[in-house]
Amino acid sequence: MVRENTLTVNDLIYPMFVTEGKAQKVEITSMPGCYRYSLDLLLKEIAEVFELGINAIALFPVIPENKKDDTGTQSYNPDGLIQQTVKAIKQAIPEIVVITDVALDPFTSHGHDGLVDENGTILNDPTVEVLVKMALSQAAAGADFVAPSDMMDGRIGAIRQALDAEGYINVGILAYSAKYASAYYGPFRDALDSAPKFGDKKTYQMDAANAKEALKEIELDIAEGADIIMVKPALAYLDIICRVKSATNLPVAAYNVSGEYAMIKAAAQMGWIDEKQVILESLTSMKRAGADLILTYFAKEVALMLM
Ligand SMILES: NCC(=O)CCC(=O)O
Ligand SMILES: [Mg+2]
Repeated sequence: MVRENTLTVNDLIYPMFVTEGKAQKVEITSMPGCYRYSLDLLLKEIAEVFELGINAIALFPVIPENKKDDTGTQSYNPDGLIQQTVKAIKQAIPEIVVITDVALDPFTSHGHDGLVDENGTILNDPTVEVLVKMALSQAAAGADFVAPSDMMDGRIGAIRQALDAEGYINVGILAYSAKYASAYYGPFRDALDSAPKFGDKKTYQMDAANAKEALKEIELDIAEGADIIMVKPALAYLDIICRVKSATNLPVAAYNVSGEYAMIKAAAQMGWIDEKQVILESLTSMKRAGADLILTYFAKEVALMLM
């Protein structure tokens, strides 16, 4: 009766991986229980999770090496993997909210989220131009929300303007506003084979030591037209979620990232923790910190637990 926060299935967004081909369901080694699905099997899985009450999914594409290039041209191919996948999902289950990732790292041969010059410097503004094309192609395919995860400056405003100009006035923007340069993304990069080939992402993602900078980043994204703002990762950044929540009236999302997932799975496999209780405690802590929405690879398991 006096409990202050309750985790429900409505809070959950399920990140899912799509790969080319047919009849593919390949488990990700460092993320046991998560799979790369080909479209046919992905549609079945989505039907199942929708039935369990999960209302939203976030899609990530696994792009074969031979389709990657220096500038990520496949990212805005109108018939690309993500675009085809979104079309098929919206046709099969129009009610499910489809969120697409806007960033170049799955598509670039170097694994960075942006275009890179000969010295290895990330080129912010030319990258934003590509991100705009990518977001428009996803909106054209039927995405409900585009989710720029690249951390380039000015991309939220540029994408909002382009979406409105092309008539996609009802497509929302979930902004990865405070995204830290985190070692907790390791297993995700295994899932997509997208680890950067040189350097790191510290010139565009945030320093783990900074908190005020997160508030500055969300302020900019809100001013540029974000509809939902995100803090990522979640568990090591609960203080940031809390500060961000008190600084805005927009919905706040937290990304319970792959490394957070893998740590719980590994300890549970060793028999060292009570998996179910640790999952529920972790996700509840994110709600307590102020998250309205949680992107989590545990979404399906949690939906089953909460039934
Ligand atoms: N742009 C999406 C991610 O970087 C996900 C990271 C993770 O789950 O580790
Ligand atoms: Mg920013």
